[in-house]
Amino acid sequence: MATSAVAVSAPGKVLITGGYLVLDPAYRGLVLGTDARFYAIVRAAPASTPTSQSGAAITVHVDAPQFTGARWTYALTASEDIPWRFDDLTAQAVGRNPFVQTVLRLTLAYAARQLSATAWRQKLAEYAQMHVTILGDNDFYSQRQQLATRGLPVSRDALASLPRFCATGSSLRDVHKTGLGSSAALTTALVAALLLCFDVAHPDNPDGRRIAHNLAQACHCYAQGKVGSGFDVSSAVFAGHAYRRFAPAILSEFLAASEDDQQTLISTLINDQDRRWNSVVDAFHLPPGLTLVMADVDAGSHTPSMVSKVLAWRKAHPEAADALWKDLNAHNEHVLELLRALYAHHDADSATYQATLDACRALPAEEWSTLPSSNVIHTLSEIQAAFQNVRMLLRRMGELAGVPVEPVGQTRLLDACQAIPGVVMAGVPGAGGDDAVFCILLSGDKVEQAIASLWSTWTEARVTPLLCAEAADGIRAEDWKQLEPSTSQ
Ligand SMILES: Nc1ncnc2c1ncn2[C@@H]1O[C@H](COP(=O)(O)OP(=O)(O)OP(=O)(O)O)[C@@H](O)[C@H]1O
Ligand SMILES: C[C@@](O)(CCOP(=O)(O)O)CC(=O)O
Repeated sequence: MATSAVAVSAPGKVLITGGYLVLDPAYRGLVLGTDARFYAIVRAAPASTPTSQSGAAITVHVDAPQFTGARWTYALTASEDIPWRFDDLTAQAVGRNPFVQTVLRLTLAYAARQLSATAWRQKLAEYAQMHVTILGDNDFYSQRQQLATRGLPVSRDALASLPRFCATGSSLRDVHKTGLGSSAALTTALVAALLLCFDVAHPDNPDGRRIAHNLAQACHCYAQGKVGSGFDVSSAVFAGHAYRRFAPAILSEFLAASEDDQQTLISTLINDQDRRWNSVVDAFHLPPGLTLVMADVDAGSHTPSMVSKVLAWRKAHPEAADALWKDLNAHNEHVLELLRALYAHHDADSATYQATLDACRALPAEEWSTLPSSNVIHTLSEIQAAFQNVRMLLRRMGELAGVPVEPVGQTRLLDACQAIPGVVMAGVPGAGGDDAVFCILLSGDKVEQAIASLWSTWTEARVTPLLCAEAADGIRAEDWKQLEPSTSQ
């Protein structure tokens, strides 16, 4: 029986501007956090329980109950000396989960280094048997099959009727993901939950978040075998922000080291005092009266190959790419600046602000400039124009690099969304392709219904709405008892 438990959750992400550019520290990406979250629950039991595995200082049982064949067992065999043995006892039977395994191996090594020998021995006794449960909100995975199995239509109401943490009926390998960043949210939630149960860092304070961020970035990069921009892990920690990446050099030595040596290097890397973790996080969430809606487009693109093609083109055509990157960045930054200006208009006179949004809600964005002129109208019109330029330049990037960043089918869908009264902008998130679309609209049932109706009648592709909204909460401790009924299956 478990003697204690903790739970930590982390949000999903939507990259609104800065796809590809954010890989370069010269440019920023604008990412929003979602209220779709990943939860990691860690329960502990002392070694004297009957299930204790002989010879192991800590045995960790991990369960992802939404999937078939998603149970892994790990054993840490030497308790105090570094390097330890850390074995995946289920690698043969069920296959590896590189993200979960890396997080356990590195977070335990980090915790051991941070605690005194006595405190670590106490924790080892307390946590000799660890039971980890990983849960992702339904939006992280396509629920199309679940709706079909239950004879339900593809609609928000039907999606909302599904049980929380709905079983996917699939293995993790075969599941259709929606692009909200499952691996980053899972990695971050699990890192933070382990740090919390070992009393090394708390997710609700700034220092705890900094440590969780650094460790989750290191784990995520190692598990995925490459250093991406890191915006997905950063938003799993901090939710929405304008993100400038860290210099990848900080991870070079660590990623090239053997797993044994990584256990020795981990503390210095995570606690780095030289400010080599130099990513910049400038908090952002949508201004009052604006709402994010998203849909999964059931065609699917392979992001890593799109990224490598775009980067290869950039390398082969440095001058043209540089000009395009600079131009696109100027429009990306303009979108951010204008969104921030809406806050200022709201703060200056919230009644006029709301009244203007009400007027705009009745017209397509292209016609807003026909309304009596005001600061708010001007800013809203400029946002839609700046974002049209972002889309145009992303399409150009795609044409030049031979990559469908905004494929023609998506262009038709986005143009149809943009033509709906009250829609401020409509685009492809992140790397683009055929995976998903997002819209930012003037909040209101009528606008949301018009979008839902367009998506449900779109015949060129299967467009499935997601239920998630934008949310400002990054990692946070949860009451594990609230999650308990979902985990007892
Ligand atoms: N519920 C879960 N439990 C355990 N591991 C999970 C879970 N969800 C995802 N993972 C891990 O994350 C991996 C998927 O990571 P990958 O980098 O391929 O996708 P992603 O880019 O995060 O996808 P998306 O952004 O579409 O969510 C899975 O193979 C698995 O190792
Ligand atoms: C293309 C890129 O800039 C964004 C990929 O974003 P997404 O995973 O498609 O949301 C890659 C990255 O930043 O790691």
